[in-house]
Amino acid sequence: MKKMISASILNADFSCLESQIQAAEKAGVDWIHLDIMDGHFVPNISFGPQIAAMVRKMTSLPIDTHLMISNPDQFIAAFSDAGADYISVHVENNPHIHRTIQNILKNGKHAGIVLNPGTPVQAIYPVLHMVSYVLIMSVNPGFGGQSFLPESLDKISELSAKIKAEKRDVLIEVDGGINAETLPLAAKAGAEIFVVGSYIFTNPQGIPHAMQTLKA
Ligand SMILES: O=C(CO)[C@H](O)[C@H](O)COP(=O)(O)O
Ligand SMILES: [Co+2]
Repeated sequence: MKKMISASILNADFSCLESQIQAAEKAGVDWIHLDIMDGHFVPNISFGPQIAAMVRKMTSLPIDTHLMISNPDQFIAAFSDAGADYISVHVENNPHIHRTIQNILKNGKHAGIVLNPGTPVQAIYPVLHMVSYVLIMSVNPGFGGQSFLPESLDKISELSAKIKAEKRDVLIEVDGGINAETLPLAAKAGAEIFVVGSYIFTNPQGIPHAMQTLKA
């Protein structure tokens, strides 16, 4: 399948967000990635459904919403109404992850399950049949601009082998520290969707150059 770039706007310039998103779209990104942080599940606060709804008006690309919040069930309907196409939730803080994924599906959205660097890949196997994608964090969540953790590659390979062995229609997304050097490593391990934030939006050579080097 075609490899895809999901552009995380976390480190974009919010004073001109629309032009940043349009530049990313023009440069060929496939999805827009929204990082939702509550200052509780992760040590940072980002933005909520109101901003997500504004982003929806700025682009026709699919919107990939990564919920890093303590009570995802409380907000799934709001982010669905705000125009998310894909909604992913973490496995770590949720004893009712099966129900939460059902909740995403009931809202008519593609569901994803997310793993932190310290979580074994087996933790998501009981819900693998329910999701369209698995998001493997290659940094500890909460901040953009961190360095890629190479130990995530083994997890990607292991999950990729499991998906192939079971002939499942599940994509592997990787998030954190992806740039022109780390993208090929994650691709070789089996990742198909690459969340890229600061490498695109804070690239000193600009967004088109960043996308050219990622595609190369
Ligand atoms: O989920 C995230 C952080 O928790 C972000 O999606 C991720 O960090 C992307 O930013 P960058 O490419 O700068 O690492
Ligand atoms: Co993210």
